[in-house]
Amino acid sequence: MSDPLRLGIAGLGTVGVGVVRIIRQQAALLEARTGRKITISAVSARTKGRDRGVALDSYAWEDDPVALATRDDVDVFVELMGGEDGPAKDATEAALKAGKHVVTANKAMLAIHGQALAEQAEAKGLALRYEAAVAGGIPVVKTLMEGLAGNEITRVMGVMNGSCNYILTRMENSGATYQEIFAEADGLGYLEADPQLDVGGIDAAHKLAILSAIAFGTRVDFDGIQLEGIERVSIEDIRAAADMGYKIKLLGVAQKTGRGLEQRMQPCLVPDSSPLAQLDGGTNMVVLEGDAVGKIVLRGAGAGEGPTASAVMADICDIARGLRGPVFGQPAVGLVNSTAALTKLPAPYYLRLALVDKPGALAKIATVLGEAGVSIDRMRQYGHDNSSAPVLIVTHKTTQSDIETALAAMDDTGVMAGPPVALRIEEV
Ligand SMILES: NC(=O)C1=CN([C@@H]2O[C@H](COP(=O)(O)OP(=O)(O)OC[C@H]3O[C@@H](n4cnc5c(N)ncnc54)[C@H](OP(=O)(O)O)[C@@H]3O)[C@@H](O)[C@H]2O)C=CC1
Ligand SMILES: N[C@@H](CCO)C(=O)O
Repeated sequence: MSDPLRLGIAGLGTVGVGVVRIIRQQAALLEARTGRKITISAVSARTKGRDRGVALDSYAWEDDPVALATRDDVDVFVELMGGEDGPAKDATEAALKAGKHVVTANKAMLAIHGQALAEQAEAKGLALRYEAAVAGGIPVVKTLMEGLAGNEITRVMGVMNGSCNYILTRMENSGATYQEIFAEADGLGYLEADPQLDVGGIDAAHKLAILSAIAFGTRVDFDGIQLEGIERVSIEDIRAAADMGYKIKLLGVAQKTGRGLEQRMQPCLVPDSSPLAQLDGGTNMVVLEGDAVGKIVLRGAGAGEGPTASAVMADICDIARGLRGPVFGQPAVGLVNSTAALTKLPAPYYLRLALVDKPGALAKIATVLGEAGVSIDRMRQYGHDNSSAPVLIVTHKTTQSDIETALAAMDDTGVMAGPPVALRIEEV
């Protein structure tokens, strides 16, 4: 039997406590599966005395995560504090410098500093693992890096922020406004301490940036993601989209276009019949497309104590078994900068317009669309009892720039009774 694998865990919140619980409750199973005991030497959090519902007396305590990360009796530093910089980054760098493997759930840190940390880890032959950082309990990093290693990946797509999916599906089911459901989600503790990370799409974009690096062999490029959150999704759009056969999701897409890498995180319409449309509440879904395998759909809990700790444990078990491997699936020094696609692949668009109710108004809009090269697929005008006529249009595939040209020209027609809404329709 090999020596025990000794952990130092920094962060004893939702995920940290979950990891401690699994290690205590499943000690025999973990030992049987990895051939080693997995033990905790020391832990760290901000407040030492807090009752965390789990016994911590048998572990040494460190106030300073950096001191924890560099202890002689720690083989693996488990970073579960969070935050792009600060103690998480300082302690991770210190751990790698001291020759410790690192397991983290911190997507913000990896999306911004992943390349430098990967180079630091690989230069010393150390593991830096992060299964929990993307889509919580769903083993998507492992699937992409190992299970699909023989494929050229053509597209990565997914709903990767449970809080946003909760808000959008609650709006759909209740008919309540964004503001009302945002307040409800906040009250239930579903949102990050800084809710903008969720509703601004930033958290989901961190996850997409990581998957994109693995899928396309590029350096993590968070800044290259076209990013839009869910704040402007209105209940009117959710209702109108449903009427046209779609659901609205905060969808991340990374794909090769032939002229660069397209990466975007934005509210999109997906057809009612697609697996993504069936996703309710806080669940996550990732769709991976490979040239040999075709399409793989992974679905599961993207957050929460058990699911996230499950993913952290998968990484710890791999390290216990002696598995290392490059951080993003190929040596970090060989990863290239991605070339951002200047134009996105064409797609159908959903337009919701409020028109002044007078003769020729619709004809003017049809002309503007035609002149911009945008072809109408379907159109619906609703009955109305005031002077503004609600019109929905689904276009044939078109480019974003043609849609933007058409929207700009609509302003000059004199028939718009309010600002137009345009959302991309993603074919899944
Ligand atoms: N919660 C989830 O479902 C998921 C979380 N993640 C990621 O996992 C990580 C942890 O998240 P989560 O458990 O929810 O976070 P929590 O806020 O629940 O816990 C954070 C922990 O870190 C400790 N901490 C914060 N700052 C310091 C510091 N300076 N020194 C020592 N300890 C510190 C806190 O101490 P104290 O308790 O004393 O305040 C707390 O125990 C994050 O990177 C998050 O993005 C990823 C996927 C899902
Ligand atoms: N705020 C995140 C937590 C998990 O990363 C979410 O809602 O998905």
